[in-house]
Amino acid sequence: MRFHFAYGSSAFIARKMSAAPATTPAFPLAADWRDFFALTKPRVITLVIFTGLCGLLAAPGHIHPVLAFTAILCIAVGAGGSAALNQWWEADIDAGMKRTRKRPLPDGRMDRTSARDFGIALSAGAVITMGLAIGWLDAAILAISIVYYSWVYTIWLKPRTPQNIVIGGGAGAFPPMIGWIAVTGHITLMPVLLFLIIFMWTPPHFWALALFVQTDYAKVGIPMMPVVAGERSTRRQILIYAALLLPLTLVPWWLGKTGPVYGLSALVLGLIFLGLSAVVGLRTSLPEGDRMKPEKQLFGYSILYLFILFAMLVVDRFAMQGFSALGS
Ligand code: HEM
Ligand SMILES: CC(C)=CCC/C(C)=C/CC/C(C)=C/COP(=O)(O)OP(=O)(O)O
Repeated sequence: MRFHFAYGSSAFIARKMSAAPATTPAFPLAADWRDFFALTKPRVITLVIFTGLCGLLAAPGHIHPVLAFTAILCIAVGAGGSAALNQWWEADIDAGMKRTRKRPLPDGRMDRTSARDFGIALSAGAVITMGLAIGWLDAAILAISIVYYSWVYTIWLKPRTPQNIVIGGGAGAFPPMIGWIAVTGHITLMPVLLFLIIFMWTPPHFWALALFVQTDYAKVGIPMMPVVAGERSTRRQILIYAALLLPLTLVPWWLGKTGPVYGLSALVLGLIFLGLSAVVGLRTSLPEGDRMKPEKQLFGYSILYLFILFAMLVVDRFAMQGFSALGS
């Protein structure tokens, strides 16, 4: 089903592509390094980088520390570049939302061309360096994730369908796979499972947030799930994805790819995630003046959850190595 929103229209896209976009201020202030840094969405990409690092550290095999550092740097720079391209494209949308209107473009601190060029330079630099230093398979996956976030999600899906973040969630799910392949050189089941875990985690992560900032999305015509399908349906879907996430995170343990340190952590972390999602998912009527506390808690916990889950993957690997060293 296709949703007809102003941002999905060809007129909107044509205006975006024009040389003088509506949001370019007449006399843009000179942007300093802090504005360029802000374009990379540093807070959000911390977790992207961390999951990439954990994928690299949990993979079987050895990688020279300099190459490991290079691979993670490429993930960071590529993610930052794609975030800059996202903001280049969405300057007018960001201008319309309280949460985003102080970003460098909508605030008039930077012109759009600089943001676009910065995004392209970072993205291209990251992919080429990855290819030369680590391998072209990893470079190709990095390029796919950059295009996925800055084009498939931002330009194509986000303005068109409430499934935008379900399908688009793939963009942020690649880094652990990239980290893993930097060590092993090829795709196996485990990096695919890590991809699927983040893929399944994204809807509850984002819809929890969308529930408490949904008025903003409605204002700028972005068809986020609560805006299109309503709160009730969004809440149910959060619960469904959280319920699917729990067994999925246990698959690496069931298959013997990880040990009990990861498995039991995934179980406990997942049960808490499911519990918080159930509170959000089963709420039907909201009391007057409700401040959406459970939704905010779920969003905050979703971030902590992924941090700890991936950290446990690494701890587990070193614990398993320790046990086998003791046994030999
Ligand atoms: C399509 C997928 C995703 C969407 C639409 C989404 C959306 C968002 C939004 C709108 C915020 C609020 C950020 C802000 O106010 O600037 C946020 C926060 C955050 N997201 Fe996501 N996200 C997605 C995927 C991911 C992924 C894959 C990760 C990491 C693996 C991630 C990590 C984070 C973190 C760490 C924050 C908190 C940032 C802070 O502390 O301000 N997100 N996300
Ligand atoms: C390795 C690599 C290239 C990874 C890139 C993927 C990446 C940066 C994923 C994070 C996804 C993200 C920040 C979504 C924000 O949604 P939004 O852009 O809709 O949020 P907004 O409303 O705050 O702009």
